[in-house]
Amino acid sequence: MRISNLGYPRIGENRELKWLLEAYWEGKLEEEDFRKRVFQLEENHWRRQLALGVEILPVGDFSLYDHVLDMAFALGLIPQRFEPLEKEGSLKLYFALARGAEGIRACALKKWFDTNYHYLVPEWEKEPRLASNPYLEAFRRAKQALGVSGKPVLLGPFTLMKLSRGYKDWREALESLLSPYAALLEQLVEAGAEWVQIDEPALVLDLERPEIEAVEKVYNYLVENTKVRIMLQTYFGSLSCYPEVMRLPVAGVGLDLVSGRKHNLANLEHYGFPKDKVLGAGLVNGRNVWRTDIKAALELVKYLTSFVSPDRLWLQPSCSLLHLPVSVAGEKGLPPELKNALSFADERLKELRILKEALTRGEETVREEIEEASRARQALDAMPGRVVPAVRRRVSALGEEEFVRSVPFEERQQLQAEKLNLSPLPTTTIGSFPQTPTLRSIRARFRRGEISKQEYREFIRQEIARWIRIQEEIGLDVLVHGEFERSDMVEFFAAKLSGFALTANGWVQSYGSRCVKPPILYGDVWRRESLTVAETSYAQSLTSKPVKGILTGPVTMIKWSFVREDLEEEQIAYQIALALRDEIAELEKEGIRIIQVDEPAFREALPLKKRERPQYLLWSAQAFRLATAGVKPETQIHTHMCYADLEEVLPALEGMDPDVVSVEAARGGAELVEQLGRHGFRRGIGLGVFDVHSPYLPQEEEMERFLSRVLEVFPPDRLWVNPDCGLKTRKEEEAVEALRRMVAAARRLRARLGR
Ligand SMILES: Nc1nc2c(c(=O)[nH]1)N[C@@H](CNc1ccc(C(=O)N[C@@H](CCC(=O)N[C@@H](CCC(=O)N[C@@H](CCC(=O)O)C(=O)O)C(=O)O)C(=O)O)cc1)CN2
Ligand code: MET
Ligand SMILES: [Zn+2]
Repeated sequence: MRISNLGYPRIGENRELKWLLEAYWEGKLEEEDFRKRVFQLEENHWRRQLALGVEILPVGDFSLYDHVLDMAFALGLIPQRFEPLEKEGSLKLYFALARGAEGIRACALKKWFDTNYHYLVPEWEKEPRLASNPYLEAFRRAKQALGVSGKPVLLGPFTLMKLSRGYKDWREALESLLSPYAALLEQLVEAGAEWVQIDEPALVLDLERPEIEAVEKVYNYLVENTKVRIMLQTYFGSLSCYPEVMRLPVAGVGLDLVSGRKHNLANLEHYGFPKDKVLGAGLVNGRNVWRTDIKAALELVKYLTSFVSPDRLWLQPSCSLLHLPVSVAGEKGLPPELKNALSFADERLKELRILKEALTRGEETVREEIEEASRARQALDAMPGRVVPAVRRRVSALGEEEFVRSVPFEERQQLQAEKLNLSPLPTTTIGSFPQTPTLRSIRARFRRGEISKQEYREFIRQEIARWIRIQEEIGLDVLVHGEFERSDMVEFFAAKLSGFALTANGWVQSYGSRCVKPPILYGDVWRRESLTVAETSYAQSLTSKPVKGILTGPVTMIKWSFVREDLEEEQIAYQIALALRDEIAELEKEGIRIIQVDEPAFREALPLKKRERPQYLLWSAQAFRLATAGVKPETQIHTHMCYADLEEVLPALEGMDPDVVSVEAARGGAELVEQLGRHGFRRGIGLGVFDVHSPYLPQEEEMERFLSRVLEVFPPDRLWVNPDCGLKTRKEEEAVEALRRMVAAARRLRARLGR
């Protein structure tokens, strides 16, 4: 029985990788120095894992930006438009794919399965070939620094193909990967790698017969043509082609026994487990933070040993630990019962060690640890705020009428048009404006108690006032207050709502150097004070243009937090929706005429398995309506979702019954426009005309061209003009200039339309 890890958080306990990346991008760190320091970080992570008892050490899971980009880059999948950068060295080229470069659009960012992590979408313009082997380099670094023979971790060909775009025929694409992958693996074997972990999370999706056959072909080929021992690793759900995968000649199969527990175990019982393979048993949760029920996990492992002999069993996390913060140890401000009930990456590895000790040396050797874990879980259940009877009563008393607006969309549209009197192609933004270093440092000083609440508030008010003037001067039609008071759109609301706790340092990588600090939703949620009224109505008092109120929706609050497991998500969503409903009523009373409820996580929260989707789509749309349906017909409800690939959720979007929807379109929106047209989407729509995640400015003409194409599908009175997403990560000059160009593009189009 051995302890194996699938991947470790790369960002660093104190976000060391973030600081190194940003220093390098700003030219404050030379390439050589940068490389030296990031490899030091990687080495620290290895040492930590070994110290925590990891016996099979992942190498090559560390990445300078993204692990999907790493594989695409290794295979030379570099789009033509980056050619001018090829002479600038591989590091510059690598980051250009991720972030764009002067006049060159970056690769698209997309959500990694159903997580809040973004990967870069590989674009197939060239034939894949083995261009470099970062896994080999990592293997050698680990060998040299620690004398350890690590287990290289790489993204599998099937998943890579599924996540890519730009090939004509998926079968041919997959086939073209065979020989470069074999070459890559062969180099690892030659260097002495005993095992290679090949990640194929796409094997938990619903697969078609030809896809399964293609997977069989791939692994038969790779095993026949290399001497490599493959741990075929799946996660994020149950394997959808269990018997076929078990027949593959790979040396091991890794199963997620947390999120895919029920079906994976049913398959195990039905088909058994092959005698010639190692079972990688994903026992501790890599996606959520609640301490493992060690007793239950022990029972599970004992049960597994009736299918697999203990020497063929690896104890593992359910997926890479990338999605967890590094350690609970540094958290000082949490209620003790809560802190004690948590387990981040390091604590997960400790849990695996306890399991192994109990199984190999007898439970008595770790009796105290096992009891401790049970007590902690019980204390959490007894925590104040875990169950709030008034909240439960309000949810169970809900009637149908609370879920429907008083007047249907077509009639509302008329009323709103009269009341708001906006020009065609109205211009607006998604909510946040740049969070300047000054703002961040003032917030940090406020948090440390160095400046008073009043001073902090005063600064926020000045920012709001300054940006109301900027927006008016630019000529935007619907203004926003700018969200300066929010460190993050989820964390901010979590801080004000009962039922959530915040960590001090629980950072998780979102993309590249950008991180989020997911709140912990441990109790019943309710609103004890207004959330956004002060800032929104202050902004409205400064202008005669409508100011749009901005809130975060129930699905997003849930998806971007670490959520309790003792209550159904549907119930949690209704609790949050009721809090928002009260807030929206108050905003309306204060004269706010447009309210946007952001649901950027709506698409990623869609279950990976089709059979689970209808139920999700039903309750999530219902929660949105519960939050928003109480308003007057003339109050306009917007929602925002910033990720393309919305086709699956388009019908549900109608079910949410919003008046206007804004969605991402800038990094590849043509398909979306076509889909929306095909579905006969009839609400107001704002298609993001520029990419807020790239540091490069779009041209006015480009935006205008894009909009004219959209106008072939949508009439001008339903089309809004806005960026892809919030502008908080941009520099102020960039944001202002981009918005000027956007407004100019809208005006030129209006002129062309004669309006
Ligand atoms: N939760 C969530 N998920 C999301 C998104 C989102 O907005 N929120 N958007 C998408 C992803 N996009 C993202 C866009 C930007 C950032 C982002 O900018 N993150 C910031 C952190 C934001 C934050 O909480 N900032 C804190 C400050 C945290 C901090 O580093 N403070 C310094 C001090 C700063 C100083 O003294 O100047 C420190 O403590 O050391 C604040 O504003 O208060 C970062 O990585 O840099 C993250 C995700 C999808 N998922
Ligand atoms: C990730 S969606 C962001 C929406 C939010 N209102 C903002 O503008 O930042
Ligand atoms: Zn967004």
